[in-house]
Amino acid sequence: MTMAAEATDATSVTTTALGPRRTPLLTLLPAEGALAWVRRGEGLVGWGEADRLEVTGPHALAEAAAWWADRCARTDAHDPLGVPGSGPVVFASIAFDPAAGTSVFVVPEVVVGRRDGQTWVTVAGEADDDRAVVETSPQEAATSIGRLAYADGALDPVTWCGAVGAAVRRIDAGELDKVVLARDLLVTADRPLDPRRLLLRLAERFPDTWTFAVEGLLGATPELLLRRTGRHLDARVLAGTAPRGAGADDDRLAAGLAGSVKDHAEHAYAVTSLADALRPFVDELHVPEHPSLLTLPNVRHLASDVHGRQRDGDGTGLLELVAAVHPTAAVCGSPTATAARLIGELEGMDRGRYAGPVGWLDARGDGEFGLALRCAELTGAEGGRQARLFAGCGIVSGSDPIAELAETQTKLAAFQAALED
Ligand SMILES: C=C(O[C@H]1C=CC=C(C(=O)O)[C@@H]1O)C(=O)O
Repeated sequence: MTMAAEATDATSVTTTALGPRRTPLLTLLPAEGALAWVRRGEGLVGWGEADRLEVTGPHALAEAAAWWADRCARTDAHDPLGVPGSGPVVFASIAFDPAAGTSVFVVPEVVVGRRDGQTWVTVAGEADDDRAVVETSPQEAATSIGRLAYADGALDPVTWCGAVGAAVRRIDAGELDKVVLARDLLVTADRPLDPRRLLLRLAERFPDTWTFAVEGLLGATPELLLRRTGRHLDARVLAGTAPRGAGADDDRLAAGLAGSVKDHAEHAYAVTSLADALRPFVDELHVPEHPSLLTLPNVRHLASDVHGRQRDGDGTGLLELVAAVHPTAAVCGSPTATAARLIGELEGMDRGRYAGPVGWLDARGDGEFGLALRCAELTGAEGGRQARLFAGCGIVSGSDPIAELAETQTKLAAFQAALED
């Protein structure tokens, strides 16, 4: 099923170089309709809506790819920069299960991009781009949201631990090797949640992650599902987690993760699922022999940076590549279909766009998609005061439900800190 805004005739899109600028991209965003993909001060922010597509069904991503190709063909683009992210751009937040959930694609009226220190603005049609150079006043974005009230999401912690225990038994019975189980947490504030305040705090605290916002789903993900730059493909696969500690305890936890057979097994399923899915499209694929440690303020992960080169003559676009690799065993499990069924049986919630691909795509086919993790959906309920937070964990043989619950709490704390500060 597809719901697109009414098709418009040829539209013009103009990119203008702004040169070196220092204004943090996230401070340019308006309160409504914030779109963002920013890491270490570079990336894209956007606002306004020149076009949108909501799509669901077994061919959702192929339909979205055709829609974007058609829109680009009808666009009269002036793009003297010609770098990834300049010219026409669409932001996307794809459902965890695109066949059943709704994926959203938004073409902003204004995009401000920054790459290698150079800033540009891209404007659709006659849209007003004044905002592109006027940063949000700190007071405007920093308004206190008052007290926060938390409530269980679909499952309370005890029931969720029961689900993890059931998953371990199914794994030990030989039904599958790994499943990722997630939980949600509801939070209601005294005053409406301002996405800019949350994004600025996430970006400040987690500079090594990709801070994103699309259609009310905001977060700071450390996991890059797929980036396409010309024929180069990059991914950062994460699976296997340990909390941070203080002083010597932190070193002990890091050494524990580096030496954990369970976490390495959990990681290997995720890397294999991505590599196997990419292989038909590439003539080179570099997968590190051993994962490294990615250290974030709240957790450490086992991480593998995978690099590939798309085969010459292979015309598969980024959205189709995303459809081919998603869901990896970092968010679903192994084997994929069995794990997806078990998630449906045990998790008791609709993931929506949590753990789905999120990012952007340009008219050349370059783009970046992360996995929507360490995130929350601003539900719009309670007059914009409510958010639904998500966190999940890979479950393999030997996983301990209490330790997994603690891991979700540590992961949830990333967004909670941004809310509470
Ligand atoms: C599913 C999540 O994390 C995944 C990514 C990194 C590490 C993970 C883990 O160790 O379980 C998960 O596979 C989440 O943060 O909600």
